[in-house]
Amino acid sequence: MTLAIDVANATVHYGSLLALDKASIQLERGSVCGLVGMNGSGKSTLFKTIMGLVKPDTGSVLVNGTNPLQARKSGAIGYVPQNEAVDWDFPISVREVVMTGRYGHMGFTRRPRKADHEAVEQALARVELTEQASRQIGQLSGGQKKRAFVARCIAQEANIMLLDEPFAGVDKRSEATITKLLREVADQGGSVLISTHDLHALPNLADQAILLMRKVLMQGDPQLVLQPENLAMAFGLDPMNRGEDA
Ligand SMILES: Nc1ncnc2c1ncn2[C@@H]1O[C@H](COP(=O)(O)OP(=O)(O)OP(=O)(O)O)[C@@H](O)[C@H]1O
Repeated sequence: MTLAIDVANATVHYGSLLALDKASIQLERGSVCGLVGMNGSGKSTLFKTIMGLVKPDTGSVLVNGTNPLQARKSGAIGYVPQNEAVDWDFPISVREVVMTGRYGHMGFTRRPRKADHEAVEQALARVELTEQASRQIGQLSGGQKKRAFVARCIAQEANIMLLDEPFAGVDKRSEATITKLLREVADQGGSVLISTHDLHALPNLADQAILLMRKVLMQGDPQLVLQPENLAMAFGLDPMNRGEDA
């Protein structure tokens, strides 16, 4: 069966800075994969490469068996950005944010039809944001904001979801709602790649984990990948113990 994501030996430079070094990852359909690495290890660059926003100098990237730009234009890739990448002052409601996920379904007019409105309301309900739907996006809490962007992916009917730090600054309820939804997406055949510093959450959430430090150091079962000696290799310390040591 075609892989959801197949990155082979991708190298990316920003000027003279090496951000990805012959990185290879494979993501199967129906699975959740956690992407773990320290700040600056290339996680966002890997996402951008998969979305076709950054073109690798060498290597190849296939998404649903096709090139990333085509996959993104077809609406197959849903993206939940890092907080820093969003203009929270933009005058747009939560419902309108979720509706942007329907653009690919609307054709040139971008005029929502009944099916689009229904998809948006269903997605809002699944992330428990129906009551917040008319509020300006920036007025939501951190966890609610993340849930709004997850709802956008659901409304989009993306079969690949990329989430950049979805648990950063998020309350427990939002984390649980998002985790449950991602599992459902995978159980229905979707594929989820999620970068996170929340290593404790990963074994319950992910089928696979990837350790990234410009290179892919390891990809495999989260229990195995998150062994202290492997984390020490990626972080230079064991981040599982960071809180206890502090
Ligand atoms: N547009 C850019 N121009 C120049 N350098 C960049 C650019 N984007 C990222 N970098 C650099 O590339 C490296 C990888 O950055 P990237 O954002 O992919 O890391 P990351 O793992 O997502 O980090 P974080 O966890 O802090 O978000 C870093 O050294 C970063 O400074």
